[in-house]
Order: sequence, then C-alpha cells, then structure tokens
Amino acid sequence: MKVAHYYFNGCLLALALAIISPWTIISLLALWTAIALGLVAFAYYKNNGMIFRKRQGGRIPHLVRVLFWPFMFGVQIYNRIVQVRSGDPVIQEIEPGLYLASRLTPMDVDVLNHNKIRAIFDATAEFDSFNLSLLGKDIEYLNIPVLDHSYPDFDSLMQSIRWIDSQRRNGRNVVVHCALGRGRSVFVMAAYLLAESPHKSLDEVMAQIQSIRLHARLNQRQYQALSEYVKHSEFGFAKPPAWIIANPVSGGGKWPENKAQILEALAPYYRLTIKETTESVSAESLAKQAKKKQPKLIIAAGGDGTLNAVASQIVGSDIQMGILPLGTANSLAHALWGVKSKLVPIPLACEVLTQGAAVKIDTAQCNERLALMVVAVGFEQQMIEFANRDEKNDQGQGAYLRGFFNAVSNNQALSLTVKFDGESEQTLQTGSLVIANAAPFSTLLAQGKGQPDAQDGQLDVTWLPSGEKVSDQVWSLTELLFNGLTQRSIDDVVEHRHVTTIEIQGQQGLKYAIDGELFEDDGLKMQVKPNSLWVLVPADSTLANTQSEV
Ligand SMILES: Nc1ncnc2c1ncn2[C@@H]1O[C@H](COP(=O)(O)OP(=O)(O)OP(=O)(O)O)[C@@H](O)[C@H]1O
Repeated sequence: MKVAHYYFNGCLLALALAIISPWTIISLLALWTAIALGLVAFAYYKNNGMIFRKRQGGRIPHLVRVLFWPFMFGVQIYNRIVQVRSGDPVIQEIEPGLYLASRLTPMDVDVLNHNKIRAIFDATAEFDSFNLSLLGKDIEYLNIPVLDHSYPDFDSLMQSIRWIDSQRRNGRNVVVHCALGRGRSVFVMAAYLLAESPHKSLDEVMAQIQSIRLHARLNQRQYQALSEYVKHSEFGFAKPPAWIIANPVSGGGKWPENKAQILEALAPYYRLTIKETTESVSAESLAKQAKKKQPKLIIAAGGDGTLNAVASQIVGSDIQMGILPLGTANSLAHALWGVKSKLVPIPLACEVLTQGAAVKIDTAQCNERLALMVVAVGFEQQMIEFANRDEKNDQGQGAYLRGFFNAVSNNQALSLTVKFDGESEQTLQTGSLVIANAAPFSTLLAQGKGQPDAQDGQLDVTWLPSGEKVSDQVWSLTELLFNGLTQRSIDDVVEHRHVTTIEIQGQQGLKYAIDGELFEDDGLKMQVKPNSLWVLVPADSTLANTQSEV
C-alpha cells in the first residue's frame, strides 16, 4: 500500500506539472507519466501484476510498453544504479542446480549455458523477458507476474514452487529471477526451499540465501505473507499419502499422549490417514484396508505386536513400513535403529519417517503367521505370559524383567523334537529356545552368536541346554550377555545354529511367542523370507547401505 501511495503521489506531481507547464511538449510528457504512474498505483493498490499484460512467453504487448514507457524507463534506470552499486553478480547458485538472479539479458546467455540452466522462472511483471530462443529450443520458462516489493498470491506461489520442483525432478537446472534478485525472486526461492525442507524455518532458509546473495531480503510484508503461507495446509509439494495405524493402549497409552506432537512433525511431509485399533478392530484389518489404497507408507504406531500385525499385511509388497515405537519394549526399533531408539524414541521415529532410508529386511513365516523378530519357546514365552497387559500398564518394562526372573528361577526344562533345515530330527532338553530374525542385544536369549542380522537371509537359533540348577542358567545368560555386547561368541554352554527352516514339536503341545504375542499349537514350522519387507531406518544406519530415499 505504501508503494501505491508513492506512485499515486508521483502521479499527482506529474499531473500538476502537466497543468502548470507553459510548454506543450513538457505538459504532454508529464501527462503521459501521470497516466502511467496512476495505473501503476492502481495495480499496487490491487496487488495485481497483470496490468502489464505480460504474456506466457515473457513478452509485454507493444501498446502496453508504450503506455507505461515513462514508468519502465524510470525503473530501469533505478535498477541499473542499484545493481552497479551493490556489486551482486547477476546469477548465483543457492544450492546445486538452483540459481537466483537479477533480470536476465542476452549478455547472460553464456553463463546460463555454462551452468546448464534449462528452466527460467521469471517473477517480474514490468519487464519483457529477453529472447529465449538465444538459449536454443530446449528451454522451459514460467512467468508469474509479481509487482516489485510485493508477493504472489498463495495459488500462484504453489504453482511456482511446484513448477520449479518438477523442472528439477526432470533434471533441469533452474534459475529464479526478478529485477534485482533481491525480493520477489527471493520470496519464491525461500518458499521453494521451505517446501523442499519443511523442517527448516523461514529464518534458516533466508540465512542460507543471504550467505550467498548478500543483498537478498524480504520486506516486512513479504516476510509476514510467507510466514502465513507456510502454515497453510496446502503449502508444499504434492505430499505422498501415508497411513498411521495406532494402538491406543500400547505402552500404557503412549499414542494418545504423543499424538499431537507426532502429527505436527509428520503432517508437512505426508497426507495422513489415521486409524486407531479397538478391542474389536485389529491392526491387521486396518492394515488390510490401508493396503487396498496402495499408500507409499504405512506407519505402525504401537508395540511389537502392532508392528507385526501391520507388517503381516504388507510383507512382500512395495509398501514401506514406518515404525512409531510406542509399546513397552519396542524391540524391533531397538534392533533396527540401535540404542538411540530407547533414549529419544519419538523424535527419532519422526526423523526416520521424514528423512530416513527405506531398506529391505528379512522376515519369517511361523505356522502361517509372520515373525519379524523372535519366536520363543521356554523362558521368553513364560516371561511374556507373565507380562500381561495389566502388569505392563502397572510396571512398564519392569513387568518383562520380573517375568524373566520368574521364568529363570522356575527353570522348567522342555523336551523338544527339532529338525534344522533338511536334517534328521533330534531331541533337545532345554529351558529356552529362541529363533531370531532380528533382535536387540537386550533380547538376551537370542544372542547365541551376538546380535542377529536382519538382512543375512538366515535365522539364528539359540538354546540353553537344560541345567539342574538355576546357577547353570545364570552362567548361560552371562555368556549370552557377553555375546550380545561384544558381537562375539565364546561357544561355551549356549548352543547356536544358523538355519533357513526349523520344525519343533513339543511333548504335549507347544506354547510359543511370536514377537511378544502368545500362541499354542502341536508344534511349529518356521522359514525365513529373505528381503521381504521394506522398512524405514535412520539414513546413517549401517542397514541403509542399499537404501532408497524416503
Ligand atoms: N484398543 C485396544 N484395546 C485393547 N487392546 C488392544 C487395543 N488395540 C490393540 N489391542 C491389543 O494390543 C496388543 C498389541 O499390543 P502391542 O504389542 O502393540 O503393545 P504393547 O503390548 O504395549 O507393547 P510391547 O509389545 O512392546 O509390550 C494386541 O494383543 C491387541 O489385540
């Protein structure tokens, strides 16, 4: 509005001059100027850059150019003086393949070609573009006419940043320019960088731009407008759809407690569909529903039981599984992401979901059910049986710890008929047998050869030969602790095998646990499914060597 006043005052002055001048030629020139400035004042008042009728090819019609000549002449002189005094180069690279520039002329063709710039975004309303054919045929151009000191409306801005994004996705280097490369183009550039990295603040992207283009800045109105635009739910590039399937009772109610924080972190990146399990609506059925919509990502929010249920529906597909570790133990996140998942589970999960890497891991099939981590017979199963929902709500992970000590002190021996791969059957007397695809070091009973590798195409079978005394078991557990912590094996009491299939029969049926959920059958048959599930892991994780970006 301030600018509209300046131009309006200029219009009045020119009009006064036209009236009082004794020379006709001066009067006519002043009247011409007054009309041009009056129209420009009106354009600023309406914030409408279309007044110059700039066409999509970047040319302004001849008649319009004649009408506005006094204004355009004045602006060109002003810009020339400012540019020479500032010493800013015409074109500067803000990030690889993305440039900010002042008005481009035929003199810049060499620099454009040298930098392989094949897409030009023009934010000016008042200038013609130079003859683009000088750059050859393969050149893309978009003009969003914005008045100097002003900013585009929200829809035009979205069109601008999506155009820039699609040019870059098609491998084109892009230059964004206005008259001086200081205001309007900076506005569009900052919006683009914010859409590209939604975790950054406006001040951060401005600092990034200003570290290269010293005189780049947004005036107060531009700054406020962009700050508001960024909060708009439609701001950004087309977001991929993602589902969250959340168990509201996992971990004693961590989902309802942290839901707002999680959604705030994820909403800038995904179009989220959120479903919560109930006693009668399982995570499996919700994941089945989600799978039909073919989202890029399904996020399982809950304990390992919920993760398993979601994975069971998408295993073998291209859908990626995201993990929000909101359960009591959260062993899968611990196994795949490391101990940091225990310290800051929710911030880390949000980081992985937005900036992590997708990797394929092995899974296993156990009696037609999916096993992501561990199938356990003996101590581990008894521990899980002890740690029921009420115990977990009361004591959190303490419930598992108490269950574990109960199981070890009971020291109940099992007689199991076991068949490893295609070998003949053998009978094992054991207090604990664990078949692990993946497990953190804290799943002690799975550490026969250190931490199992979720990408090796094999299952780690670890069992403790039954001892008469509890102290025998304590010795075995110490050995496992050593293996888990050092990633070595002292091969003393504990037995270990790498297999791809295993069959087990109990004497009177078999109680077992899959990923923390209890089952009972006559026996079990388990087979590894190599590389069968996409999961998101931290971008710097060792699992992410063969990564594809989120
Ligand atoms: N709304 C609900 N009310 C009660 N139980 C539910 C509900 N939704 C899911 N469940 C049950 O929760 C169990 C899965 O819990 P999950 O493993 O996700 O969490 P957890 O037990 O707290 O964590 P952990 O496995 O780490 O101990 C399933 O047995 C499922 O039937």
